[in-house]
Amino acid sequence: MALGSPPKRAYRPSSVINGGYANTAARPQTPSMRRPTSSLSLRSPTPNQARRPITPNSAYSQNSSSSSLNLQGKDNVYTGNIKVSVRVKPPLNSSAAVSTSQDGSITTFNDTWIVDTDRQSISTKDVGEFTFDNIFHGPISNATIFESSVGELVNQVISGYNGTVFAYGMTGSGKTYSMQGSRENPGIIPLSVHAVFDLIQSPLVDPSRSYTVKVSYLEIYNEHLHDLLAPQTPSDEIKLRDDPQRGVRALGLREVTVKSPEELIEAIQNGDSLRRTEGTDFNAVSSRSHAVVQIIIESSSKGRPGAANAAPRISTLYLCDLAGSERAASQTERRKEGAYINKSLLTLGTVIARLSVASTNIANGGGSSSNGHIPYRDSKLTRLLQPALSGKSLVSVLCTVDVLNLNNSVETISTLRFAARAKNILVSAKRNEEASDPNAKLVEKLLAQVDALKMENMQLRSNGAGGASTDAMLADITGTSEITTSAGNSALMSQIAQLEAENRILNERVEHLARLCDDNRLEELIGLGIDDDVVSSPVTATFNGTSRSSSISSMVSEEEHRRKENEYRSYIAHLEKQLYLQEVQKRNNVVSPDLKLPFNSSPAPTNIFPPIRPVSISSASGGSTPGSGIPQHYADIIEDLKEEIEELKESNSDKDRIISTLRSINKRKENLTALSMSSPGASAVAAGANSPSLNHSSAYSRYYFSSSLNNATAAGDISNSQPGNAIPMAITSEEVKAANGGSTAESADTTLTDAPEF
Ligand SMILES: Nc1ncnc2c1ncn2[C@@H]1O[C@H](COP(=O)(O)OP(=O)(O)OP(=O)(O)O)[C@@H](O)[C@H]1O
Repeated sequence: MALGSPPKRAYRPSSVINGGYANTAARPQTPSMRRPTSSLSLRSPTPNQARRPITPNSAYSQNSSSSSLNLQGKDNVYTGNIKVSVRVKPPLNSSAAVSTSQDGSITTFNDTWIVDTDRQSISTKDVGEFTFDNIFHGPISNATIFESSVGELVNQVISGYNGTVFAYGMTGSGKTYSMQGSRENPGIIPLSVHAVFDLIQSPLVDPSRSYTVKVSYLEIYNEHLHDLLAPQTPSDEIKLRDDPQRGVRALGLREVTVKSPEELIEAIQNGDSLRRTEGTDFNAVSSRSHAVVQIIIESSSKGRPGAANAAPRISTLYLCDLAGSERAASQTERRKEGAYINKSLLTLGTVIARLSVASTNIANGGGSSSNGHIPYRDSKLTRLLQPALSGKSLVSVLCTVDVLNLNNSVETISTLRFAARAKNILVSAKRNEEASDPNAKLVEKLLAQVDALKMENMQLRSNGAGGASTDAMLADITGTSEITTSAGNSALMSQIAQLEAENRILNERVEHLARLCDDNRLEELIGLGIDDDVVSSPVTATFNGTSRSSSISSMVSEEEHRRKENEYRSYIAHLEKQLYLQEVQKRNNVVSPDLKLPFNSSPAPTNIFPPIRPVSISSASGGSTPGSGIPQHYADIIEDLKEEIEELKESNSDKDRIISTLRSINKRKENLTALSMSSPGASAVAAGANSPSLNHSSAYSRYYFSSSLNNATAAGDISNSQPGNAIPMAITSEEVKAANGGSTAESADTTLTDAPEF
């Protein structure tokens, strides 16, 4: 049967439950008797199917009818043996040879197999007696079997242990009947589902914990894993991997979170509808795969959702309905399936046998050796059940036998031997604890801090209403308080946000102004290089072709400066001569009747220098400087002249610098002009001088600034520049300062670099 095909499995009406012992009519088991697909096997227990109440956290061994495990030490480790129960299939027809002793404790089947309920054993003359934790036979309900063999295990799964329940037996012996059950006689799976929810919702369970239940459902068919809750998942995407918390985990398997037993059972029913079942020579509806339901219980401490959920405790209940061992079937496909089933069951048997030997050795005080390795990996089934079989899980095995079918004697003995070996296996199951998440403590700490801040905030708010918290708030905002309250935080944060916004606006304005400055400076610098009577220069022409007026363009030309420099020098010389004469007159105590000096050949430039006061002998006759014999009037003139000389000297040195700058710029201008004229593109550039498309802004966009200074070009040496290369135009800070009238402070020299085509 392909995945997704309609389910063929259905369950029996309750009338068959009492077959054999109640002389119920025999029901022939033939392939033609497939049960209708509408009647699925998993049903919730009805109220009258009351189970014995399960006490949360009770010890596994204390409440079970047949104790196998004991809780050891403070580490919460269960030690003991796997719990093994045997269910004998009741006779389904009245002709079956079943006899019961007077007290009802001993039942004999076909005069061969004897079941002793007092001893919990099954025996035959040929192979002897097998004793187990439980032996069930007759019209006994699945609920009774659940209570005796599985209930406490489910209880312990809720308290953190992993648990595994599986049914093992030959085909047609009653595994599915026991595990899935029917509407009227729910099996171990639905009963476990209800027990899980009963327990986690019970007021007796640890009230400090919250629980999340998830389910996954897979089948192993012909040694391939299939997700029965997500059939679209390719088989090869489901991998069995070691998992530190869950032992072996099927990666890629869908896990569905469920909130109620009904949801969980519905999910399993959906999976059942996909499970492979076929009619065989031995069973009308035979399971052709091993099916494993995993109920995952995650529990967390309720106190702190954030912290506790970081590392929940995870325990898993595995409920397995295995395919049955069978003899070779007549159909090829069934034979092939049977071969896979038998092989995996053989591996399971081998694993159990070796574990049994190892456990017996330990029990006898020997080593833990199992005489070799345990072949868990020889089949998917044993690999999946490895954690359970290796003793890390609580395990309950239900072995089903059909002793009335004389053809099955070999399988019955085989099953009982398997069960007996399983019973030998020692268990040392440790309770899972919350995973030690390294962040969990930190999260806990942070949550505590949040709580403290919340409290403080509330206090501040209540104080704030009375006006008493202002100081505390201020202290927080100004950082003087070590304890930052959330109220203080929010005020501080809003203040910071406001400052940041203001800062952003200011930065934007600064950037904008800087751009404008750069723009202007660029224009000025370009103007410096090419202005004054070079309007037709090709370089200038690339900038909209119009003559620009720069600060420098209004300055006097170099020639004019030279002339003025000479004027200043001669004027200074004149003033110095006057001083000299005054000194002579003072020494001779002679006052010239006319102080019009013979050296006054170059009159002072009236537009630049302060007007010289006319000196006349007559106006200077009023007094003299005390002690010097010089009339006061002359002494004043001398002082004025001295000051004037100092001013002129200073002014002259400034003018020297300006002249030097202008010389340097002129030199570069000449070089640049010469280079432009020799460049192949010069004529084209010159031709585009008046192009309206070459406006200033587009030209500006072709420049970028570099803070590095090319010393060679700073000195005006561009002789190495090649046509087609970028031409650096370096302007020193001194030049910039001079160009700006000596007022601009420039901290770094700036290099302008043009795009390569320039
Ligand atoms: N304890 C029981 N009481 C009444 N009927 C039973 C009991 N056990 C099994 N049967 C019946 O026997 C038949 C086979 O049972 P079931 O399908 O459970 O066998 P199985 O072990 O699951 O077989 P397979 O391995 O082929 O799937 C069913 O019709 C079922 O109703």
